[in-house]
This record gives sequence, C-alpha cells and structure tokens, in this order.
Amino acid sequence: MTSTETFGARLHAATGRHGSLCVGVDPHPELLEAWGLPDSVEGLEQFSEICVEAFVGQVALVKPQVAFFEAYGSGGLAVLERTVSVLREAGTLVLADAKRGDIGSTMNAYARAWLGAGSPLESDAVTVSPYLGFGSLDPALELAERNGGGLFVLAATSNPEGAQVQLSTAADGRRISQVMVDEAAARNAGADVLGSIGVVVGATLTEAPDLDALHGPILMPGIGHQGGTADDVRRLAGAGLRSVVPSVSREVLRAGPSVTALQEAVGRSVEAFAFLQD
Ligand SMILES: O=c1ccn([C@@H]2O[C@H](COP(=O)(O)O)[C@@H](O)[C@H]2O)c(=O)[nH]1
Repeated sequence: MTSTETFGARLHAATGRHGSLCVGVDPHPELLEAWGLPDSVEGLEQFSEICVEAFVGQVALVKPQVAFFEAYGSGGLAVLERTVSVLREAGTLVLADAKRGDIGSTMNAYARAWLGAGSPLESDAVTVSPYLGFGSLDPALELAERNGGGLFVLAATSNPEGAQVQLSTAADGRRISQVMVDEAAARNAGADVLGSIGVVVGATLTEAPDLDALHGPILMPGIGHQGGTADDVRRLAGAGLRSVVPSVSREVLRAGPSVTALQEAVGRSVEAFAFLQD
C-alpha cells in the first residue's frame, strides 16, 4: 500500500482531524489477565480486536508494540499482521514500535519488513535505533522516502538508562541525543508541511534536546504509567510543540476491555493534549 503522499503530510492531516494523540497497543500479560483474556495467541487476538474497535477513527496514530506480539512467536506475528492491516484498511495510521537498527545490509531487510510495499507487516512508520550510527539507517531512510513511509528515530528515550549513551558528548561537543535530532532535521529539510523523519523524546526527561529545527514529528512516550504529564510535554517540546505526538499505552489500556470505556479514556487523553493544536 505505497502512498503518493509523504508520511509527514498524512500524519499532519490525521492530527488535524483527530488531535495529536498516539495510542499504543501493548498487550502486556498483566493486561490480558485484567481483561479476562488467556495468556495465549487467542488472548492476544481478542485484545488486538478490541483495541482496533476502540481506536479506529478516534486517534491520529496507533502504535502496536511489536515485542508483545513477538513474544508469542509466529502466531503472535500473524496477529500483528492482521492488526496492522485492519487498522490501515480502516484509514488509521500505524506506527510499528519495533525499534530496529543494524548494519546497513540487515537494516535493508528490516526496512523491507516494516515499510516495503506489500510486505505482510507493512506499516506507515516504524521506530528505529540510530545507535549503530545514524548512517546505518540509510536503507530505511531511502525506502521511507520512496514509499511515503515514516521513521521515528530514538533520540532521548524515556527510560533512565538511556542517559548513559544519549547524554554522552560527541567529538564536536554536542550531546549524542542532539546529534540524532540534528541528523533527522537534515532529512526533513525542504519538506512541505511536516517532514517524515520523526524523533522519540521521552516525556519523563528533565531536559530535552533542542527540537526547534526538526520540522518533523516528535513522538513523546512515557506519559501516564511512566510518570510523564501534559505539563512535561509542554515543558520539553519548546518551539516544536505543534509537532508533538504524545503517546500513551497503559494509561488508556487499563480502562479495557470495554470498548466504550477505552474510547472514554482515549477521549480524556485527546482532551488533555488539545493544547497541542492551538
Ligand atoms: O523512549 C521510549 C520509546 C518507546 N517507548 C514505548 O512506548 C510505550 C509506552 O508504554 P506506557 O504503557 O505508556 O508506558 C511502550 O510500548 C514502550 O516500549 C517508551 O516507553 N519510551
């Protein structure tokens, strides 16, 4: 399902329609239990179907956490394939949170898996790790550009351990997280409304890299369960506020399994971040 429009343009249109929120599909074993579902491929399938019913048409972006599907082997990946394709067929943008990153030739295969036209797991965008060097992402950057897909590059992650690498200093004095943001910004130069190369910046951080020149989406996970708040988003985003895509998973998912209750939880989060559209 190659798009003639860029991911940045499609995301910009979707956030204009639905607000900026991204909701995660994170089938934690504890959530399956809380939803009265078995810890099995069948439980995973029911969990995902409920999420699809609750989230389609409600939010700009849905982010399945790939790890929770991989944990069930080929059966879990088959559920993920169906989930991604049903969401996309319904017109909802899908960001696969796979955090892929490897040497160039292997990165090429990851890129084909997540962004290749007609791939069983083809998504609108995928999260990638630049910590083998930003240039190792080139095959994914090229395929994203060719197919109208997007990338979200891990820059400053929400986990406390990330600081060890991301706050270290490059030879030119910049923090590594800033280097990653600047590299992404260079790929977004000249993009129309919004570039297609986003970054991930945790809402739990005390300080964010300078995002002012990014001209691309800023995915902010870490809200709710990890302690980040709407005020943190406002504080960290700087001039990039209108490009922030706040991401919540457990904060919404704990309202399930009722579709109505999930939609009410989504509505509360959309409302909490309405200021991003002002
Ligand atoms: O820096 C990062 C990057 C990704 N994530 C992912 O987002 C969700 C967060 O889930 P919550 O339940 O809202 O805490 C999860 O899939 C993470 O892998 C992140 O948290 N931080």
